[in-house]
Amino acid sequence: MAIIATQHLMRTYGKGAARFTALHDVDLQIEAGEALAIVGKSGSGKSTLLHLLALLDQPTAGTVVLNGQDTHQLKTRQLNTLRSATFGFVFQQFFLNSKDTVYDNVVLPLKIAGAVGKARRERGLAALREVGLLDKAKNKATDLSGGQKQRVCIARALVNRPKIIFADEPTGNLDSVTGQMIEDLLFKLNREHGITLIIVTHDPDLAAKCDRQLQIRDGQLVGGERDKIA
Ligand SMILES: Nc1ncnc2c1ncn2[C@@H]1O[C@H](COP(=O)(O)OP(=O)(O)OP(=O)(O)O)[C@@H](O)[C@H]1O
Repeated sequence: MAIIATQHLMRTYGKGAARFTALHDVDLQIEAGEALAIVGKSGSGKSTLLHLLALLDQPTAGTVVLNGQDTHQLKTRQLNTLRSATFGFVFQQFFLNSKDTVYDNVVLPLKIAGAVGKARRERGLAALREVGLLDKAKNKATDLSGGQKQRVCIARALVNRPKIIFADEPTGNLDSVTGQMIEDLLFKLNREHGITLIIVTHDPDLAAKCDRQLQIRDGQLVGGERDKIA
């Protein structure tokens, strides 16, 4: 069974004459454990699709089915719970609280989910160990290199043991060597923990490393889906 499927997914922005359809009637299926790249030109609808798949935004029409559950009917609070239990997020802009320590940034999703005490501490430290940053736990998040900041974001994405990591241009702010490290880390999590990766990227090399590429043009999927080994 697909971990995510969409049915007739559509998103418009604006009203009246300014109404613009950013995504038309998208049907897709993503298998558990897949590494999927979403590619396409600027403005083609990649981020719109990612936000809908990640339940961060509501479609104008159509639905996202997550693990067989139609999310269309869910209330905001149910969506929030489902999102925090199932997804991790890694964005180009990091979104770290610069005044807080690395550790506090990483355990934030656990605090929100209500985990306390020893469980929170153990999982936070395990996530930091996974990304090789245990020794930076007490540093301020601002006192890190770009690659280290992105590793903190990956640790924060991991801390709730997600089934899916959504990554929006995860290497966009990094030099190529550092970007490579971040890619390796994401693919390691995919391989070793079976975490499904859904990555929006402009980088053809990163896209080619995924199992599959979904190409979007003007809000529509192009030519179905290209397999890596075709
Ligand atoms: N909040 C919004 N209001 C109006 N139009 C929007 C809004 N968000 C996105 N759009 C439009 O929808 C289209 C798709 O935008 P989207 O951000 O999904 O593209 P993208 O492929 O992710 O682009 P990029 O690669 O530049 O990030 C664009 O034409 C954009 O201008």
